[in-house]
Amino acid sequence: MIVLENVSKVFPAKNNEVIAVDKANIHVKKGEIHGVIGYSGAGKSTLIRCVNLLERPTSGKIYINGEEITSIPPHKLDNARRKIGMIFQGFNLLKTATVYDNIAIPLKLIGIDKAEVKARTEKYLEIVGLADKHQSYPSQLSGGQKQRVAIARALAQEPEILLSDEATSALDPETTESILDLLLKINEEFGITILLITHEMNVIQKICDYVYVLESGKIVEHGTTIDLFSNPQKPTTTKFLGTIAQRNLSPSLISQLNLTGSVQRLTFTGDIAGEPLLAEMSKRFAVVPNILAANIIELKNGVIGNLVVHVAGEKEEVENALLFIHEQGVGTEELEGQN
Ligand SMILES: Nc1ncnc2c1ncn2[C@@H]1O[C@H](COP(=O)(O)OP(=O)(O)OP(=O)(O)O)[C@@H](O)[C@H]1O
Repeated sequence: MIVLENVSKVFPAKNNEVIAVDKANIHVKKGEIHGVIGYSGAGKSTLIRCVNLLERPTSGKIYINGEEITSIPPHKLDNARRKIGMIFQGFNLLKTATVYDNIAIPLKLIGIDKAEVKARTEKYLEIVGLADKHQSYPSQLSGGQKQRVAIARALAQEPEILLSDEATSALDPETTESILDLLLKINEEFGITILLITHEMNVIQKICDYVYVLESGKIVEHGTTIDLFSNPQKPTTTKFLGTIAQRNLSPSLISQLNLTGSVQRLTFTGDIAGEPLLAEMSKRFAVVPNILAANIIELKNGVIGNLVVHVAGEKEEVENALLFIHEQGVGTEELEGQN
């Protein structure tokens, strides 16, 4: 549905060129929601702007519904672009136009007849919950309401794909939740495929099926949201995970505890329950597990439980106990203390 094949974008600069996106590969199936997460300057905006060719990639190919749009000449792009809606962090509304006109004007500009413009504008304002705001101006709306207008404007073009460029970054946590709920609703009701960029792990957690971690223009890790949350491979991913759940004990405490065993983060997915397994482990092996921290992370497609456990005992017993628990489908990760 959305396919990026080895997409790179290089900006010329005075001394050195800037490789903003470096051979990115992305594949979003119809109806899925994928998210790209990265720190400031990682290349997220450039990447998403490449998808609808607001930025022309320097190399690589982009396919939308099987059509390679990177080979379409600029003057013939309008049709392809109409399949792709976009929402932005700054909403990009016309300040001097009413809410109604913000949605109606772009429709008129692409030649949609008057009756259809009215029908669509009313329909999508209703869907985003702003049926009573037709005659308001953007300055009279809250940030969340402005983003709802922007979403209605994008939907009114009846796109198959929605691109979201940090759509919730300017919003408070509660409003963010409500906008994410709205994106989930339109994804489910209209089957719209969504690709979003964000620097907020809670956005990924709540609505994404699949996630890409972007660092210095490169996708350094990608996977289903459950896989990435339960078994992160790269330090950047772990750091982002740290923003939603307290994952870190102090290195000095870990070093101290490691003298008498091992400090482990155990990750439980699906139906595996923590405590009975720990009890079983201590029955089978000469170890004493002690829970230091615990949390539950709810994802769009499942729940993950994390336990930070000190497994006290002789080295060999601890190793066998961890092997046993790993064989039961529990993720194990040794926490590092001070060197
Ligand atoms: N038009 C441009 N000309 C030159 N360099 C650019 C241009 N646009 C972006 N860059 C550079 O490309 C790199 C990636 O920028 P980009 O804005 O895509 O990152 P980002 O992850 O979206 O960051 P932020 O979250 O801060 O917006 C940065 O080094 C930036 O300076």
